[in-house]
Amino acid sequence: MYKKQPPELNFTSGRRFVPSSTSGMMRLNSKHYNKALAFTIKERQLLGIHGLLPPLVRTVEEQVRIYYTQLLTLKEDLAKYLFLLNLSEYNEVLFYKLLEAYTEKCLPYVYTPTVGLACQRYSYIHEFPRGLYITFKDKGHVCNVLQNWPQSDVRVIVVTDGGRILGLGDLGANGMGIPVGKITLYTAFGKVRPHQCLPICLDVGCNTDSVREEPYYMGLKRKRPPIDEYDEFIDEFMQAVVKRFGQNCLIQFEDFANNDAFRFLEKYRHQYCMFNDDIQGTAAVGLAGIISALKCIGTDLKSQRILFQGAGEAAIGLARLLIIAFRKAGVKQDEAVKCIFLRDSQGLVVTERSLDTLNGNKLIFAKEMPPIFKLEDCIREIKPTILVGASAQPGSFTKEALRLMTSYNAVPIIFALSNPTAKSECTAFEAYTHSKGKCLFASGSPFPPLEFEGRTHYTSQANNAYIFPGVGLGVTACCIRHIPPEIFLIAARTLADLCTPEDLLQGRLYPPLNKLSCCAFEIAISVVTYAHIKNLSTVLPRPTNVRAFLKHQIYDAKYEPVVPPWLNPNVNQKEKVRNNCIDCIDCQ
Ligand SMILES: NC(=O)c1ccc[n+]([C@@H]2O[C@H](COP(=O)([O-])OP(=O)(O)OC[C@H]3O[C@@H](n4cnc5c(N)ncnc54)[C@H](O)[C@@H]3O)[C@@H](O)[C@H]2O)c1
Ligand SMILES: O=C(O)C[C@H](O)C(=O)O
Ligand SMILES: [Mg+2]
Repeated sequence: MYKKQPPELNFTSGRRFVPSSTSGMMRLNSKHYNKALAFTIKERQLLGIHGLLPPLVRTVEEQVRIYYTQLLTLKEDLAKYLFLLNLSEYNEVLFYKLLEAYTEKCLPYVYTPTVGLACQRYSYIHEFPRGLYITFKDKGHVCNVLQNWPQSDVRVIVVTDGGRILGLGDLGANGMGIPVGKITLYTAFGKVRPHQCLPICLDVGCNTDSVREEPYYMGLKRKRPPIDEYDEFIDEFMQAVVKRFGQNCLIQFEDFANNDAFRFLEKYRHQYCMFNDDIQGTAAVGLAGIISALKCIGTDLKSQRILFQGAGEAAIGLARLLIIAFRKAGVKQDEAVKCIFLRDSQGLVVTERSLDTLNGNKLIFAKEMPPIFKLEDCIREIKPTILVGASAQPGSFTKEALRLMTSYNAVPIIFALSNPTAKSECTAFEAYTHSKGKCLFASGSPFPPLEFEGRTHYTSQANNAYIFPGVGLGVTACCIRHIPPEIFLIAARTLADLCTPEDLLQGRLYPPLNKLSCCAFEIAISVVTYAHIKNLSTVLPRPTNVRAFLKHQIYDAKYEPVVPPWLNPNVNQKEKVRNNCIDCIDCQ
């Protein structure tokens, strides 16, 4: 309850305070400061916005429930995406609170799979400056464009060139939806502060004619440049990031096309603080799922044969990390390689194939076997214990393929990693039906739990969202300059350890999605601890309590009370006098 608005408010200091509706309006219009109906009456009076809001004061919890109820009334996925995007632009704290409270329900709309649909329509939905577009035309001036970003303390960049957006191909500048989505997760779960995160789209053109020629396409209407010119541009970008944000700024490469992704990872991983999420983040989430699945079955990695459908970024990334995991389990590299089979669009990766279909990444996994084309024939020949799909070929885990996996294994392990849902190698329904409910199944995009023969199956979402927020938090917290591959092994093990016996009993290979923040935090702790042991951390002195050290750094989405400047200990006395105590945001 409140009293009549006084003409002026007197505080204990006795200083006369003139409410300023300008700064109050600034707060109402600023996503960083807006509390909407959660401004108390006193705050509204202080800010000169009393009367601009209905008289009711709501708690943030009430606001969250109301927004969630509104979200549920929307029918279309894209409408839900836009609703949440608008909320994030209107009231940042409320947006992150909503994600925290209803993670499992909201995640599919701010991230995969809806983000794929959003990218396909991005020309129609782009409204706010959510990140930076740096185009090929900016070559020679990339640093100037970075200067235009209003925040200087950027610690995490997610960058794409739109070359391979999920399994949807080259979407050019429309790919911006992906770094925007990933950055949302960085703050929501990695708890990296919003102003320290920056999504970037490098628009160098688009080779998909239908996208480029679409009348409303917002990107450069040109094809991608030749590789040498392109590489010069990326070199300039990397240098400009360091110049603008320092060498501790983490650069996450996301959804680049295959060759570019591998080339840049090789080129920059020893030079910059960077990683490739599709290769390395996916590897970690894949390995964590495999570790959990083997725990469920009560067996170990040494006795596994893994067949990949797809031999690209995700598959090669996981295959390489598996080799490290095999080595740690005491299996020599050449023995480990024998347990890993790749099948790409040309069939099984075998030495007999012509060299131009086998690049260096695939070559080490090439088997001395006669060529086999069909996936089902590969399964018959290899009798894999684990089948991993990362090919963006929907339906490629056929009834026959799943039936064969079940005939060779009491509990087949089936991962359909491809995104979005429509690109999944099989659906959860197909996996459980064709394996007679026996398989352990995980998929890149979410599938709702389903009943099969009286049992509820919870599909685990094998998505790198479980990995990158924690790796990023850990890396940036202790300022690791170069990220060694072992970091992803550690992230995988930490994630697998977070899967409780109850999760495993339910067939979940990862903790439930509402534990994403906890997963990120524990992964970050492991990363920082590893960095200290290996002398990778450049933060000195080393904190004795890593948990407390990280807790201190993370973002806590909560409304700050509006404090009159003269009561705010953070505002320097002279400043207050100079500003005549006007309640400007800068003063507070
Ligand atoms: N779940 C996750 O966290 C995650 C992470 C990264 C990528 N992905 C998904 O995995 C998929 C692949 O991504 P990528 O980065 O590896 O792409 P990529 O382009 O690097 O690799 C695709 C691979 O699929 C192969 N392929 C194409 N047609 C095939 C066919 N008919 N049979 C067998 N193989 C075939 C290609 O030869 C290539 O090796 C995408 O849908 C992507 O969204 C998921
Ligand atoms: O974006 C995702 O959902 C996961 C992954 O990075 C992908 O490219 O599919
Ligand atoms: Mg990706």
